[in-house]
Amino acid sequence: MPSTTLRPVAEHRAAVAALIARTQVESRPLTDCLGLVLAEDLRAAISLPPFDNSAMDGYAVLAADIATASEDAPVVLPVAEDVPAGRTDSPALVPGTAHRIMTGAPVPPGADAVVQVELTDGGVERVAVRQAREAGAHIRRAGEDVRAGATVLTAGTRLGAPELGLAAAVGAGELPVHRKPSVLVLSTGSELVEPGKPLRHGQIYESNGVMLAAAVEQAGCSARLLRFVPDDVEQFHAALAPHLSTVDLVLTSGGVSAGAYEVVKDAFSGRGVDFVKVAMQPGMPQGAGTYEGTPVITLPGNPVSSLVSFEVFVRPALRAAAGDADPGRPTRRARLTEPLRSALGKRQYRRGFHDADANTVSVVGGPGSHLLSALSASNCLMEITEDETDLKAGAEVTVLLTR
Ligand SMILES: Nc1nc2c(c(=O)[nH]1)N[C@H]1C(S)=C(S)[C@@H](COP(=O)(O)OP(=O)(O)OC[C@H]3O[C@@H](n4cnc5c(N)ncnc54)[C@H](O)[C@@H]3O)O[C@H]1N2
Ligand code: MOO
Repeated sequence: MPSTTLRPVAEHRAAVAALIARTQVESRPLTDCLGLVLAEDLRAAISLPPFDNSAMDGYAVLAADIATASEDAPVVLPVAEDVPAGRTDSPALVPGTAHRIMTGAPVPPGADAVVQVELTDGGVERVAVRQAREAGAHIRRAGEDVRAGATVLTAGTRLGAPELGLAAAVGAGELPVHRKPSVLVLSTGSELVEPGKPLRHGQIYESNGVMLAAAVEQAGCSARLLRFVPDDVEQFHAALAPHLSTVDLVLTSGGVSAGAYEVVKDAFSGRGVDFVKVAMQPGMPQGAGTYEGTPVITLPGNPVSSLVSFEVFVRPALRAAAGDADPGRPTRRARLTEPLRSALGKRQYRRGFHDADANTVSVVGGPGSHLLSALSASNCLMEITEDETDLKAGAEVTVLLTR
């Protein structure tokens, strides 16, 4: 590294965020929208429910007609109509009669209550009602969920199952959404072997590629995985070339520190990518820039460093590029269950377990950036700021909820 000055985390986060542009807006059928971000507010074309409808299978009546009904003295009414869900004409209820009605069917004009079938003899021609109901009973009113014209989803919302259900219910066939950002996940290292193959002493299984590709997908983006790129600058460029300009981001791991074979650093240095040391642990050696028109972020190779750096820098930038109005992870201030020490001047991200009920956080594993099992046992990252060096049990710290 040419300089010993450390770049603050916030400064590097801003540099990374500035690299990746928000993707364009396109109209997609609802069935293709899961996980995408809505680009414009969605207003309801209709009310929900669209019409007064029955909440029960039973009989639509005038409440006054059954006011005296009891087990001993049922009120008997002629059944004038059968109203299944989906019936589109709406015959009015004549006082002194009942309509047999099903859940979701329109309540006939003139009726003001529904009595469920269990409180009757279930008759088809005539019905004996054994209990009184108040006016309004079991009627779901038009517009009580959504008023026509109301904004039901706002731009920047990530579309999950409830949002898609709501959009469909108000009749949206397609939605304007941001295109999913695409990311080339590239890992280098001559020591890396494909999981499932035999391992020789000195070799390790490649894990960053599959892990980062999964993190990219979980962030609502699409990942293309390119692994086992040798530690050779020419071969690195040859492997990368076909993918440039076809992805929104090239994300590498490994090959950026101070060793003799730092292929990523050698390939990109002086070609638009800045290599810096960030004041954090893990995740100190970082690179970011634009290479031949394509944004590039280079993460350190230690597995925990690469996923922590992804969480801190890359995920928020990708969520913002995907159009998300709230691209960060949820955070909490939680109380430490044990004392914790941290180096002055570096922001430390320790793996933790957040107990949501007690709002406490416990340390999971040591600070080492190779401790993958602790990472997988954690559900949050504890963010220990640059000046927090000696935290006592019970002290409050910020946690990023990563699960
Ligand atoms: N003299 C110095 N040495 C190191 C420094 C430094 O400042 N001066 N920084 C250390 C820190 S901090 C980190 S973090 C690492 C970053 O190293 P690189 O990004 O260059 O990564 P590599 O050297 O290629 O690998 C580090 C480590 O991670 C393993 N690795 C790499 N890729 C993968 C992968 N795809 N799957 C699984 N494991 C992977 C690799 O085998 C190494 O063990 O540098 C420190 N050194
Ligand atoms: O910064 Mo490195 O990321 O400690 O392991």
